[in-house]
Amino acid sequence: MKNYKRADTHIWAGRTSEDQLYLHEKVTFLDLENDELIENQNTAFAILGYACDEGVRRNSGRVGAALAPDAIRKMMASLSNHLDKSVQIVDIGNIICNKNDLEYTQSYTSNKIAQILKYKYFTIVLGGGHDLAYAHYNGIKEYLPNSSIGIINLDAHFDLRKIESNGNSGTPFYQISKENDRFKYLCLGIQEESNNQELFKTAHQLGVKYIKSTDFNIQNRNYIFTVLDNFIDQVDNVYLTIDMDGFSSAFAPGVSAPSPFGFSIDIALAVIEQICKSGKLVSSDIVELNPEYDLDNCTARLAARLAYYIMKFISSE
Ligand SMILES: N=CN[C@@H](CCC(=O)O)C(=O)O
Ligand SMILES: [Mn+2]
Ligand SMILES: [Mn+2]
Repeated sequence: MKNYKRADTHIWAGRTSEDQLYLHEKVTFLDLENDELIENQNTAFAILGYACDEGVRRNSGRVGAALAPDAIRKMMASLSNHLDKSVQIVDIGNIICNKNDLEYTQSYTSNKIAQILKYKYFTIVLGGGHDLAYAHYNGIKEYLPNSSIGIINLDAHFDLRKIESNGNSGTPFYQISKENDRFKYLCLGIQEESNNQELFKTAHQLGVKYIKSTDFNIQNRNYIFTVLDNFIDQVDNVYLTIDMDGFSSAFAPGVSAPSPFGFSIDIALAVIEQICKSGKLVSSDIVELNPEYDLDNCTARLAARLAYYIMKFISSE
């Protein structure tokens, strides 16, 4: 069975216009296994789905995140398009996890991400569980073997659980730390009550920088930007990963582990803009949306808008 499914063009539907007024009218399609990728001259975004919740299942979470990539695309389709005419958006389809083989799915994902980055696309990967981060980081590393890659994670959780027999959605950054001498990790929105004392100890031992959700708000903008800018200054490139469960469950109920005390959209968007405008961001993802628990698609709508604003901020950098 294949690990790849080309994009479903019918998902990208909505009002039509003569002048690409809506995002779905701007999207083109590429089959990662049959079509040739062409190196881009202008800004181009590749949308890749990671339709996998095996890591969530292994981490005793509520499965359903495998349905998220298409749920996010559906909500992106009807958004108004204010991107420059020269900007391209290519939907590259979904990666699928067969027979619970998370390890193979992750290595396949890393290869595909490296391939996409080599053709100068800015990749936005739609998860899937946060086990995507292990694959995504390795894909960036394959593309940029000699660069120091800083990871910025907007999340309620460190995801630094120690790996026992195999990885899951709670272990990706621990796995990365074990396999890389230079581990640079900034975690924004950490919730004390959702990370046990051992996880805080691991974070300290690994030199992880973090801001707790109680401090991650717009009133603290100056402090947050100082931490963020210092972190970005110390690395060559940035990988941004956004876990939807970091948002307050008032904004993002559709996740495996909801966060009543999560952060708000205003600070998340301000931080995302700052990261995009740093000129160091190479690739990004949005993970852990679970459409099974969503309410009127509000978490999917939020994820879709985050993807839109990443494209907007990067292309107007
Ligand atoms: N992806 C990470 N997940 C969290 C799950 C927390 C929970 O289920 O309450 C973690 O492992 O810490
Ligand atoms: Mn996470
Ligand atoms: Mn999380």
